[in-house]
Amino acid sequence: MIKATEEKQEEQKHLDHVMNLIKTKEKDLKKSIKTVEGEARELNSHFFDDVKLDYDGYSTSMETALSIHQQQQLLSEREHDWQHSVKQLATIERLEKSPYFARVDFKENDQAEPETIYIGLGSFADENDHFLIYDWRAPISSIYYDGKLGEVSYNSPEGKITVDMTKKRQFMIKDGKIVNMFDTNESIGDQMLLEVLSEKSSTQMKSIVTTIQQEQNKIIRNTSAELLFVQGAAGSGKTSAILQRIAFLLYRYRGNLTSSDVIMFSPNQLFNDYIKNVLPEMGEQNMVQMTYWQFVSRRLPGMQVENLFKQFEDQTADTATSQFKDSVNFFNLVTRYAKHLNQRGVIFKNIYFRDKKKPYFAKDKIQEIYYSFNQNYKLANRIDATREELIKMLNRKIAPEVRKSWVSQAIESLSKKQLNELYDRPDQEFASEAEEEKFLGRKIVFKALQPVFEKIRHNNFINMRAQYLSFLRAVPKMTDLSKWQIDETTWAKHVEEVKDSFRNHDIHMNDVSAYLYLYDLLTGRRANFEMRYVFIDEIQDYTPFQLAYLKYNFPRAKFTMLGDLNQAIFTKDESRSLLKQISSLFDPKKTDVVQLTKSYRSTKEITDFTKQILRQGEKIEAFNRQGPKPAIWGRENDSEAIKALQGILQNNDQQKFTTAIITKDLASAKFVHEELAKMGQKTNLIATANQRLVAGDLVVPSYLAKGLEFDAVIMWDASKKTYHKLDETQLVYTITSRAMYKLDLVYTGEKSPLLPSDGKTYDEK
Ligand SMILES: Nc1ncnc2c1ncn2[C@@H]1O[C@H](COP(=O)(O)OP(=O)(O)OP(=O)(O)O)[C@@H](O)[C@H]1O
Repeated sequence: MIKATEEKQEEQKHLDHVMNLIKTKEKDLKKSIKTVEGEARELNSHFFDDVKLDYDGYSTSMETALSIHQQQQLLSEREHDWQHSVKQLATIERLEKSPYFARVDFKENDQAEPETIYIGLGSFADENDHFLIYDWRAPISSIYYDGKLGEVSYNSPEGKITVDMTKKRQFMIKDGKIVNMFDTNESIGDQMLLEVLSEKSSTQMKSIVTTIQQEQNKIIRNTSAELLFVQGAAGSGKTSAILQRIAFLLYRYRGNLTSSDVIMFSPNQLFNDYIKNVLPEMGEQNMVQMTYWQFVSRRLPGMQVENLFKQFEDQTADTATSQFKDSVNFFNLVTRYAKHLNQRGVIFKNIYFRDKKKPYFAKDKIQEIYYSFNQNYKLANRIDATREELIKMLNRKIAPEVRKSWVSQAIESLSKKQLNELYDRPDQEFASEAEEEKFLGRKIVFKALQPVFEKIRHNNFINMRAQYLSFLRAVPKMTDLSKWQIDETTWAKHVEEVKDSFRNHDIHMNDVSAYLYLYDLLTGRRANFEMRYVFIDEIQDYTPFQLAYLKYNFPRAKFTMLGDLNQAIFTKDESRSLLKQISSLFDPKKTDVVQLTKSYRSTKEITDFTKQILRQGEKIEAFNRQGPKPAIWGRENDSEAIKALQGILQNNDQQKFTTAIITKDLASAKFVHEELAKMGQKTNLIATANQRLVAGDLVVPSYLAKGLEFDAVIMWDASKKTYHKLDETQLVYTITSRAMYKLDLVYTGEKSPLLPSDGKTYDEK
């Protein structure tokens, strides 16, 4: 005990020493930032004094130019210094709150004296460049996360290095004082993790750098895989691992990689809101974030792409057809179909101008041009050449158009102001009236033709909808549909349905990617070669087709995909073949698969309960944190159920828990929200993915609760009536696994057979 106190005092002394240095550094930095700002202001204000401007001539003299250049260079040097200092200050300020969280001692070989390093959120060195704190992402820091005492290895830029780790110590520091410290032999001691996990949540996700687990560390520091696939149980830290991985990559490749080279596809907007603080907390900027829906629909402004709400509420589609259209095989069919378009089959549209009956450019003519180029032309060149030719033809049409009567009529009806706007200069002079009319006529025609130019530039002479339908019609000739249990009549009927929805400007999620892919192939739209890393969270809700399309869009990127096949709420059982299909897209030698089986989100009681929902015996280990057993409340009717709900809510509020009431769909979310309001119980209804996550109790439909977590969850209407189909198992699992500490389930009538039978019951019937 005495030893422990002494050690703590020693550590406190070291901490005081580091804190002092940090404070001094902070002062210095603030001072130097002020000085630089002052100098820049000074430079700016004297800018024109020092620069000898030569007002006599029109052109700037050589001397003036040089002088401006020098001045600018000084300014930009100052700016560089300033930026550097500001960045350093931000790190220092972060370190000041808690300089480090761990210490490791290690020996590089038998003879050497052990070295001691401290690990924190950023690096910090004294003026002799002696590192007092190592960034958690530095190569050596890896041993803290990775191994037990004894021999451990880490990857450094020079290769693998093995050391003998002799001590691993964790600290909890608050306001410059060591609150707690423990020595451990485990990767990251459970004690520390327990302390961290017991802290109350907020509506925002936090970084986990102090307690990253060994398996998670593998995901975070993987730099070799082209595809890193992570399968992990609910709450196993997949999302956390991605975010720390991004921070790691930005550090590891700093100077070469910025946050704009990283894109993350997330399940919905709410989720983006939920995670937005994590990277800034680690001193990094957020990456580009998007939902798949945003990714596709921003390219189709004239169409409504089926959104999450519709997708969830209307799951009537024929499953055989969906399975086929969602597959990589279907993706390959689009590719094959496009190849064949090089010989024939592209469908064109007339282009009109003024006369809505007689085309300005007839589709037959466009087709003739398109196929007039020789066999060596690829689709992309063919369309470029066609566009060029059409623009040329359009330019030739200007002069004859000017002579038409509508133009002279237009000139006559111009007001003085409109006329002035057409002249190049207000006092513009012309040799004759005819000259002036010709000048104005050209201007008017040119302006009127702009929409035609635009149509050509945007490839609007291709009838994309008809083209896609023609592809669908060709499908039975290209593949044997019976292998997919689809007969030709069903397929033909399906094509008609797609046609009808196009007429209403609607496009389904399982058409949109194929539609865009075909468009890309046809028009040679360039893929994004700059993106370096693509992260996809909740992979189980993507179809193989969508993933193939993302791969096509980001050909140079490394992919990290994370998901839990047990939480597939859109693709349901289809997700089981997902992994197989994805792996066909990547080189198996460059694919790494990591499994996370331990769940950190929920108490042992909740994890043990939720894992029984899954029937296929998935490996999920509960983390040993205690809490109340899930409670199931059966009630006679809705009004009794709402009363029970209010009781639970009030109880949760007393314990200061944030509660989410999760319903199956939006209609029941609205119902619960209103009924509670009638009883004076205030909740926030989350109805769309674009809403902000606010503090307080929430009512959320299941499909918007993806990826989120709450202190307490109440599953509304856990009845047989609402959840009985076997393929709804994943949905029930997703809902119940959002709870961190307390889980209640309320139902009327019969309890859903998908739920396990244990849990406290409060049936009152
Ligand atoms: N190593 C860790 N140390 C501390 N907390 C952790 C750790 N790993 C995960 N957690 C916590 O566990 C919770 C669940 O993590 P996260 O949301 O990343 O899991 P997930 O696998 O993405 O879950 P889901 O698939 O259910 O959405 C979060 O509160 C996270 O902070």
